[in-house]
Amino acid sequence: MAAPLYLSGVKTLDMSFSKSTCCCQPIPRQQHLHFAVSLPSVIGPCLPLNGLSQTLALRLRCAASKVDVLEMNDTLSQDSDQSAKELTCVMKFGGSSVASADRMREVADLILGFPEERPVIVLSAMGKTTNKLLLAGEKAVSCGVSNISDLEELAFIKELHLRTAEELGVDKSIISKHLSELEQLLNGIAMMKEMTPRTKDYLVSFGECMSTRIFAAYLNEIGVKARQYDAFDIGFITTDDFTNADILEATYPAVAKRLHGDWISDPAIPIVTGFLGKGWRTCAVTTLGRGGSDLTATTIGKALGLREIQVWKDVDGVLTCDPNIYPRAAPVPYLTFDEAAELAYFGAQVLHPQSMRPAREGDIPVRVKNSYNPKAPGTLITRRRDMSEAILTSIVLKRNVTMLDIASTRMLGQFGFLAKVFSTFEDLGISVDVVATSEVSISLTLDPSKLWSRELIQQASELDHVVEELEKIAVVNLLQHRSIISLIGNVQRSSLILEKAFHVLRANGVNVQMISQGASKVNISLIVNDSEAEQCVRALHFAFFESDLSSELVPATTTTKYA
Ligand SMILES: Nc1ncnc2c1ncn2[C@@H]1O[C@H](COP(=O)(O)OP(=O)(O)O)[C@@H](O)[C@H]1O
Ligand SMILES: N[C@@H](CC(=O)OP(=O)(O)O)C(=O)O
Repeated sequence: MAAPLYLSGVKTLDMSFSKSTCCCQPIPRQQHLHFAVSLPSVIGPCLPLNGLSQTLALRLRCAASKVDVLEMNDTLSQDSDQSAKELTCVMKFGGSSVASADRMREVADLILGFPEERPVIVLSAMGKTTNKLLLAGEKAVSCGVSNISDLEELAFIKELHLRTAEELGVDKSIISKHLSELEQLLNGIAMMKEMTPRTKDYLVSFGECMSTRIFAAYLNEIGVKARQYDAFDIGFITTDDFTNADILEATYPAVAKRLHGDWISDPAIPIVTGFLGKGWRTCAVTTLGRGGSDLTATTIGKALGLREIQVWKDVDGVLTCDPNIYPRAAPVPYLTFDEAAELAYFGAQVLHPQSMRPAREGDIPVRVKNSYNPKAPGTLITRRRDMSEAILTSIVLKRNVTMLDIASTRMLGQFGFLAKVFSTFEDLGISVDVVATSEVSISLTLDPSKLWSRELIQQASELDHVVEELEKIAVVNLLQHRSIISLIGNVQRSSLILEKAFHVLRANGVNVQMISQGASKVNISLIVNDSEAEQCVRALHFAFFESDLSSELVPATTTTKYA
């Protein structure tokens, strides 16, 4: 019989069954869930209805379209067994948070400092391991097989992981297989003299595979039961776009089934590799783009319907601008999913560009916290927030952007010009970031992340090709080395924001080459030359966050970081 379910993620539900109505009703404490399921579909033919008392209590595990009976009693004891204690949140720790044995110890203490939580842990590779792996791969392409064992990056990675295991008192053998496979893979790259995007993803996966194994072993060593998972083995199913794969819908039920199933049958803190997936056609290891562990965390949050997603970094939350550009950047206490998504998409390294999507879909709050300073309140990202006082929230910079000015060669009043321009981009598979139009001309910027994922030579010929195609209908001016400055905030106050911004820019002698205020209502984008961009961000930050109204240039300064 059909069992209509209106659930996200996996839930354990207590239900009561009345024999007379033959219909399940949620027990009051679960009433917030809309749940309708016909009894026979739950308990199936295995249980004769006749033998039941008037009111039956069931503890059910409900995931996607599947319902299992976990416990069946006339009266269920509240929270009597471990299965009733759901996983509560996901905690993601980035590379800087788990860069050494000491850091891993601190992260373990931090997790254990929340005894009320039953978290899923997502880890990135230790410190700069991903960069080192990529560098080792690039060197392997040209250094020759006989020189692989001398690669300094390989030596560094081996030493870091073995030392960390030793310092934490865990058996080094948990990573020895990975270390020897890594060396074999580098030998293979040296032999082939090439590193394809597929090989690149397999290569970097060693980072997360090793950090999670060491950390899980350490937790077990100190008596905290933990279980390591490779994301590509537990249902993270992605497109086959190596180095920048997208997560497919099938991931949610698969991941929920595996993590929840294991938790119910044998509770142990899940320690999951961030950043990794499995291509649905190739079945090969894929990665979700740099910084992709944030997306792993929000995907797990949505899959399991968790209460909160925490991403632990080396800064006190999302800041008013990149602290590497301006060290006086301050934490932003509250953001909406829309603001955070826009901020991430337009270049704030602190969050992966796609990571807000699952959180928004599952309506699960995301908290950005500092593992070096856990007492700092961090940033809370939710669907809505009080915008009555909000003007500007954060300033984001995306560098090295390509801009195109395209003017139609036809007369005014010609229709179809914009359609032709955009169909050219569609045909070439290039996405556009920021657009401003008039009837006969259009200015736009190209999404650099899509171009960066291609080789440099390929990028150049692709740009030539774009220009060639567009020149069939327009006069085209290709402008490189531009930056997008995104003003994220309350666009209901756009006149105020623009007045202030242009006052500052004019005082700094900067000419804005394009401006766009999109439908998102949280972002105004300004295009300037790369060479002027950082100075603009500092001046804008000073004007919006540190003074009433100042157009003074602020001096360039260096960065203060916790790591
Ligand atoms: N607006 C911003 N707010 C906070 N951090 C930012 C911002 N823009 C850039 N960053 C940089 O992002 C870094 C944190 O992101 P990331 O390195 O990906 O963290 P992790 O590796 O811990 O997940 C910070 O150290 C900071 O230098
Ligand atoms: N290790 C990967 C994935 C990741 O998310 O890392 P981090 O959380 O340290 O940004 C990277 O460096 O891109």
